[in-house]
Amino acid sequence: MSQVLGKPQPQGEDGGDDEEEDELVGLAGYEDGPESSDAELDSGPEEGVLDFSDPFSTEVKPRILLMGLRRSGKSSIQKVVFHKMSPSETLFLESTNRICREDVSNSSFVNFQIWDFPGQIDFFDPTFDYEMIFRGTGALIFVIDSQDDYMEALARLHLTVTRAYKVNTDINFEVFIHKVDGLSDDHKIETQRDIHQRANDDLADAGLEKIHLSFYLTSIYDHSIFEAFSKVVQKLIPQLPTLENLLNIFISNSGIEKAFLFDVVSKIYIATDSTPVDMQTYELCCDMIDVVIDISCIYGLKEDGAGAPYDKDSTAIIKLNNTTVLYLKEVTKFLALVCFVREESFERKGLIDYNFHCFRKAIHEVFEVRMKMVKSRKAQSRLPKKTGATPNGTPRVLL
Ligand SMILES: Nc1nc2c(ncn2[C@@H]2O[C@H](COP(=O)(O)OP(=O)(O)OP(=O)(O)O)[C@@H](O)[C@H]2O)c(=O)[nH]1
Repeated sequence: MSQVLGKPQPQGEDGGDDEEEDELVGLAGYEDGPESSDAELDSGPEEGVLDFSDPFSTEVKPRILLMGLRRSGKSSIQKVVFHKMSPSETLFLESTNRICREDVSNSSFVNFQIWDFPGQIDFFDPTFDYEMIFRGTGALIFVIDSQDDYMEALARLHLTVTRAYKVNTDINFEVFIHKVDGLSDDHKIETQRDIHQRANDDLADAGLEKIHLSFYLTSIYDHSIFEAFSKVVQKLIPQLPTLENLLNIFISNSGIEKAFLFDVVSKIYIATDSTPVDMQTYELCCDMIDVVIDISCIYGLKEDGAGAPYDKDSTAIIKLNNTTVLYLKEVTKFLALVCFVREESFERKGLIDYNFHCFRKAIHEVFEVRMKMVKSRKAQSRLPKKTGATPNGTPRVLL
């Protein structure tokens, strides 16, 4: 195994993205969670800052809501996926008693908010403006504890989904059948079938069969939670077809078996080529990222601790004993490409590197287009509204 590790840039959980300071959402009456990265929720929209009433704000940062009954595992999911908390530490998590909002701005693509709702909150309380929340939501993740009696959770899911759909028909409804580590394989399938059937029957009875629910079997004790989150996030990335296309072109011209574009911090894969994803392959890629970052943190930083574990020189090659090579390369500040290559194809490393160079350039162009779009829309939203009279006194409606 050989590792060539790069130098680092400071990279907090919130990514420290430039865009970060421009994103702010106002929600009166609820406090930010302790780990939340930006301004107080109850501060109103500031000048030049995007807010709920700006339709573009959700495009810049699609909102993901994490909902479910008490103790279903919502906070644990958030901590494990975005804060590198080890699953066993979640046993000591205290119950959430207020809405925690977190901005995840690891990359320009994985750029969204997560709202963790305390289990006991009655969000249909008249003082709770759920319409405002659902209006700007991209995905609603409803977590069901599969080790518990799930009848109450199903009733709550139905209520939540129907209310949310009334406000916003574009929300993706994602159901995490969670804590499946405690179930046998047969029991897992049976539970999924039962929950799927009951949830869809409830919707059909209400005449809402057009609402689509996606189901995932998840656990924080394996990679299933990362895989499920990857799929949820991918649905919110408008550039996904472009990224997939670029990956397909890259692997077919380089003799690569499989390639993933990873968000390094969360280990969410934001795109992959069109060949099927095999869980073991995905797990190996996640492990490779951990190894690279951990070794780089231990041995790659300067003596005074300066630098960061991941930068433009970050690259790693791991040769497995089954004639497969894992190849990791930096694509952007926050994204890495991890490829599975056969040993014989890896002999043409020069070709792979050249194609990678072109691929990387294309990804940067995709970013640039997006950034330009974001900037010009922000600039437009800052222009004073053209109402009232023109300088010569003619009402604008007459022009
Ligand atoms: N076995 C198992 N336990 C889990 C899993 N995810 C979370 N838990 C446990 O479930 C318990 C509740 O987790 P929390 O994350 O606090 O649940 P919550 O939904 O945020 O709860 P509230 O804050 O009360 O709404 C903790 O003891 C976790 O360790 C999982 O995938 N498998």
